[in-house]
Amino acid sequence: MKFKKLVLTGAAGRLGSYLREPLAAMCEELVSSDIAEDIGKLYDGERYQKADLAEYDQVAALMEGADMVVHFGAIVDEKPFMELLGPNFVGSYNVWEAAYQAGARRVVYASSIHAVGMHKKSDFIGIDAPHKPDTFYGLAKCFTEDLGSMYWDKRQLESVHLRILSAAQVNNSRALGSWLSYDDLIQLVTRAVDTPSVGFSVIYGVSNNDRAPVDNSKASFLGYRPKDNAEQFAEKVLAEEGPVDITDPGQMCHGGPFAKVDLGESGIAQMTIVDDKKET
Ligand SMILES: NC(=O)c1ccc[n+]([C@@H]2O[C@H](COP(=O)([O-])OP(=O)(O)OC[C@H]3O[C@@H](n4cnc5c(N)ncnc54)[C@H](O)[C@@H]3O)[C@@H](O)[C@H]2O)c1
Ligand SMILES: O=C(O)[C@H]1O[C@@H](O)[C@H](O)[C@@H](O)[C@@H]1O
Repeated sequence: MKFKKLVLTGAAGRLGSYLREPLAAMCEELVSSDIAEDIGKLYDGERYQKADLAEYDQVAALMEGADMVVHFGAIVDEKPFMELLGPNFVGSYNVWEAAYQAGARRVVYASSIHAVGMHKKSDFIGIDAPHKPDTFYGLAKCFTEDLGSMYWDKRQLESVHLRILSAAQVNNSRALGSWLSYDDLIQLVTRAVDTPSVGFSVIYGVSNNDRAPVDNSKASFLGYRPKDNAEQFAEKVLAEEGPVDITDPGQMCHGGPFAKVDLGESGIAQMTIVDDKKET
């Protein structure tokens, strides 16, 4: 199935960069967007348009004739609320409202495990677990999921909320459960786009890890069947990490290090992201 036009936000980002080529292949025109000046060489059928998510007019200018929006643009770490307000909260509103006004039928959104990050890992949470954000960053993901739910109920704009766990190199024991490989990310986004009817849906973005701490069984209709398994890294990671403090919220909760961020000091939770394309 070829769509006429898809829009990708966050196209200059780590995950957006992996999505550009497969999305371009699914449509006649891919409009890739980011706040960055440019994104380098374009794929067949791809066009780049700079836009600040916090500015409605700039977001609306992306949408004319769009079938769907794949919304990956955001500030991707914990920050003071006022720094997240424009890109992550208002930005989501702008995407949904502009998509609706343009007659688009679906938004596929990069949500996060941090929308439910304060749940204990010993609770094998499903897609219907109540929101339990661990940070202002996670709160913006909760806000956007609720926004998507409301636009579906009131305006029949579909959305799929991909609660991605960790799309990064497996270098700690949490990631043995939370890893999402880039190939599985591409399959996840492809299924979210090409499944004919999704209404308002939530699914965890996680690979087929032996230690995956979340349950996607109620999202099986989306047809996402991850292939990669972080267990291949277990021996090395466990040997390097040594014993952990089991009373540490960062160990006990789904949100990992974000679960122990003091909101008063938000901005300190910088996670080390290592791009591991060559190794996975
Ligand atoms: N990488 C992960 O493990 C992970 C996990 C859960 C969720 N996510 C979500 O996936 C998405 C992509 O994450 P990533 O890891 O590729 O991060 P990234 O920082 O590499 O990409 C985010 C992109 O958003 C753009 N952006 C930021 N502010 C903007 C603004 N005001 N207007 C327009 N664009 C703006 C940035 O320029 C950047 O290119 C984010 O929404 C993130 O919250 C990522
Ligand atoms: O929890 C995780 O591993 C990841 O969660 C994502 O939402 C964050 O954007 C990223 O910085 C974290 O590394």
